[in-house]
Formats: sequence, structure tokens, C-alpha cells
Amino acid sequence: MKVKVGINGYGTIGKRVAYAVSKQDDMELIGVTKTKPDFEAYRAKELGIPVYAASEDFLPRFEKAGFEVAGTLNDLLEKVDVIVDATPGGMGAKNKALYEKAGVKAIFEGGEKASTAEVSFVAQANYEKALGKDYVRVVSCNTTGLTRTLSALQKYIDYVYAVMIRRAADPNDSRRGPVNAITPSVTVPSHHGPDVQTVIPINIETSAFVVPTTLMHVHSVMIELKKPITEKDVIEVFENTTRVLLFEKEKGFDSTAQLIEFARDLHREWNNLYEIAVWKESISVRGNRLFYIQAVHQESDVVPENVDAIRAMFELADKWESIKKTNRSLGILK
Ligand SMILES: NC(=O)C1=CN([C@@H]2O[C@H](COP(=O)(O)OP(=O)(O)OC[C@H]3O[C@@H](n4cnc5c(N)ncnc54)[C@H](O)[C@@H]3O)[C@@H](O)[C@H]2O)C=CC1
Ligand SMILES: O=C(OP(=O)(O)O)[C@H](O)COP(=O)(O)O
Repeated sequence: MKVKVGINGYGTIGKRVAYAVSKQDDMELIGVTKTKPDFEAYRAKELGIPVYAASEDFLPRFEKAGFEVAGTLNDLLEKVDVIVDATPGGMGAKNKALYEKAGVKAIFEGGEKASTAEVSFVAQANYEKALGKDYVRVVSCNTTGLTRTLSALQKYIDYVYAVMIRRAADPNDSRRGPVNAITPSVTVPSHHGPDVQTVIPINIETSAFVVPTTLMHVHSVMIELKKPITEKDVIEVFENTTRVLLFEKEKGFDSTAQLIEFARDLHREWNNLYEIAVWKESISVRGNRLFYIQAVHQESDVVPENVDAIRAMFELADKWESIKKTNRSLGILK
């Protein structure tokens, strides 16, 4: 059986999840919704993806442009087993009633509150919790990044403090720019720590800043250790952690710019870097404190999580079978 998947909200995350779903042999991409017939809608059509109007209200825009849609969101919901809601943050909670009415399972993204879904999800940390569930939230890019590395170190953690240096906008988002400022989240701790706690039970606080860059987020992580671990051990843990890669400044990875260039050199679609990038030299143990610095490609790290969430919701595979299958299909290095 192939799970029939629809995508509501074909933006930064939605189009990448659509691509990833189309790469799975146990899933079928049935269609995507658009609010307007822009270049992304035309490109989807060229790729053979059925395009639906996000609601009846948007139909006149498509009619005016002579863009033939396959129907509206309600028509799409009749054809799918699961809908991935990748609409702007907060909209998913409002859409949930439509999904419930249609009897369709739904995945929500990190812009939604944890209470929107039955479980907040990062595959390698809590895949089993999503088995058979109807509503799953794939947590935000930052929460996914923190959870990937912290879950690998969980047994050593007494307390975590992390500083989140967040990109101001995605590369295609000219509405939020130009920017020339650093914006602190003045509510300390920022929402990221509590959000990690929706996935793994650790003691964590975060503070956050938005800076004028579009490429990636960077996290400076400090862990107070419950039991000793050496730098060599931490390197070994990360070497053996899926969807986490070590990068060396020594080899020219000075900044997020070279990490993105690396993804380009791999000929990754949209220069996606699905893996969390940890700077190897930044891993430092001083007394009972462990420090490291990592970067998160906000546009893509949650994409494999959406695929695994679908598998868990339909109980198509166990955790490692799903993670390995997703990794292979997207060229994730380990
Ligand atoms: N961009 C990022 O860095 C990340 C975003 N997320 C989360 O993913 C979700 C989607 O974010 P993005 O893809 O960045 O947003 P986006 O703005 O790039 O895409 C949202 C898409 O939804 C469309 N849309 C607007 N109103 C709609 C409606 N009523 N019905 C259907 N579609 C509608 C927009 O036209 C756009 O194509 C949010 O919850 C966000 O917090 C999660 C991880 C990273
Ligand atoms: O949705 C996101 O960014 P955005 O709300 O700035 O577009 C990213 O997932 C980052 O979100 P977070 O900083 O709340 O983890």
C-alpha cells in the first residue's frame, strides 16, 4: 500500500516535503495547494504535480490567470490519507477542523503550538510515540537541530543552556529584508528550550537572537554534565548519530557560507543540508561542562522528519527502517 499524501501550503517547507515524498516508494504525492498562480504553481504543474486552490476563495485568482486547478483543498482532502500542513505558522491549528471533518490524518510544522497535535516529533528521538497517531507536529528547524544532538548525549546531560543565533529570513523572502540589526528575544528563556522538552525530557534553557543572514541558524550549546565524557567520546557519539555531521574549520568550513557551498557541491536539491552541522573543533570539555557549536539549515532539516512522521503514523516501518530508507532516498550522508 502506498500512502496518499497531500501538501497544504507549498512554500519553503511544503515544496521540499513534496519533493521528498515523491522520492519514497511507499508514498504517493497526490497534490499540493496554492493560494495564487505564481511561478511556484506553474513549476509544480510542469513537474506533473496536481495543483489545488487552497480554498474556494482563491479560485478567482486562478481563473483570471487561466490556470486550471485540479480542485480545491476539500477535493484534495477527499483523495489523500494524510495532509502535510506547511502553511504559515498558526494557520495549521485553524485548518485542523477541516482535516478532522475529512477524516484525514495531518502533520503540522514547528510554527504550530505543541497542543495542535498528539505528539511533537523528531524521528531519532521519539519515532515510536508517533506510531498510529492521527496528528503529529514536526518541531521547528531549531528544535529539531537541538534535539538531534542533545538526544544523542541525553544520558550525560544534567542541564543545557543554548544561545540560538537565528537567520532573519529565508533566502527567497524579500519581504522581511533588507535588515541591519540584531533582534534579541527579550523573553528569556526563549521558546526553544521548552519546545525541546516537548520531545525529550531534559533540563534546558535557551536565549535567542535574530541576525541579518539568510543561510542558516547557529547554536552555541553549553551542557552541564551529569557524568564525565571526553571530547573524543563526544566526537564518537556524533560520528555515530544519524543526521548529524562533523565539519572542520581546519578544512575550510569557516562559516555557514562554506556549509551551504558543501551542500551545493553535493548537488543537493535547493542546496539542502538535511544534516545538523557540528564544528568539530568547537567540541570542548572544561571540568563538568561540554561546549559545542552547530549550524542548522532551516529550510531543510525538518524535511526527512516529515517523511518519517508519515511512516510512523501509518506504521509502515519501524524507527531505523524508516530513518535509513528516508536517508537513502534523499542522499543523507549518514
Ligand atoms: N522556513 C523555515 O525556516 C521553517 C519553517 N518551519 C515551519 O513550517 C511552516 C511553514 O513555513 P514556511 O514553509 O517557511 O512558510 P512559507 O511562507 O515559505 O510557506 C507557506 C506557504 O503557505 C501558503 N499559504 C498562505 N496561506 C495559505 C492558506 N490559507 N492555505 C494554504 N496555503 C497558504 C503561502 O503562500 C506559502 O506558499 C511554519 O509552521 C513554519 O514555522 C519549520 C522549519 C523551518
Ligand atoms: O519557522 C521558522 O522560522 P520563522 O518563524 O522565522 O520563519 C524556523 O523553524 C525557526 O523557528 P524557531 O526559531 O521558532 O525554532
